[in-house]
Amino acid sequence: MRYSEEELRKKLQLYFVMGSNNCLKDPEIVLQEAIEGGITFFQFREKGTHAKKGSEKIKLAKKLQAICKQNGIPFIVNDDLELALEIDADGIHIGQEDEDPLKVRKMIGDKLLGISVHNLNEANQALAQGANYLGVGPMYETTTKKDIREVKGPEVIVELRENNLTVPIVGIGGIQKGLIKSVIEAGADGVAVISAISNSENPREAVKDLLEEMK
Ligand SMILES: Cc1ncsc1CCOP(=O)(O)O
Ligand SMILES: C=C1C=NC(C)=NC1=N
Ligand SMILES: [Mg+2]
Repeated sequence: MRYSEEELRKKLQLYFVMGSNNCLKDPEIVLQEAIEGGITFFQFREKGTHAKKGSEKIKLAKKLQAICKQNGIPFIVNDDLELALEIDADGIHIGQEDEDPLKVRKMIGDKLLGISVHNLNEANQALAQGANYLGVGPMYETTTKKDIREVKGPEVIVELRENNLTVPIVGIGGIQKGLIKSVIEAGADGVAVISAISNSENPREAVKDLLEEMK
């Protein structure tokens, strides 16, 4: 793996997840400003209404990947295994209904593999399948993802830690200013955020505000 578990745990502190359709303005500008604000990890998640496809999607992925590379920020691709391999991304993030993780692992070698989980059973399964980190959620109500599972809150993370799962974990779903501490205190290593940053008029300030809560 490209990062030790401890390096990965630190890197996952403020995980920006975004696609062009989550942004108020040019996604390259949004990413640049979010990096200036201090995000530590990035996922390209081009999905849902008005998401780019084909060569448009590849072109945007390469531009955002270059910005991450210039700033030493890990670049992860959501779902799209072919894209992740084609542009040599640092890793891939998949959900419960996506490709079989064992098959994905065979294809990606030592790249990072993140898996979305909703409960202890899915978490244990994801670990058995070689996940390097878990995205646990949804933590709170959100409209960013259309097909979210039941909102269970940070208690799920408490349960994973109580069951001695030490794997790096980010909480995701409806995380805004004021909600960060509840996720970190539940035992997450970081938070994954879409709209609180991408929908902001000032992504840099939005990121700084979120980081402020993690001190
Ligand atoms: C991708 C994903 N997975 C669970 S909730 C969610 C959407 C998170 O978006 P936001 O941070 O805007 O609530
Ligand atoms: C659904 C998701 C859960 N967690 C993370 C980190 N990314 C996702 N796309
Ligand atoms: Mg998915």
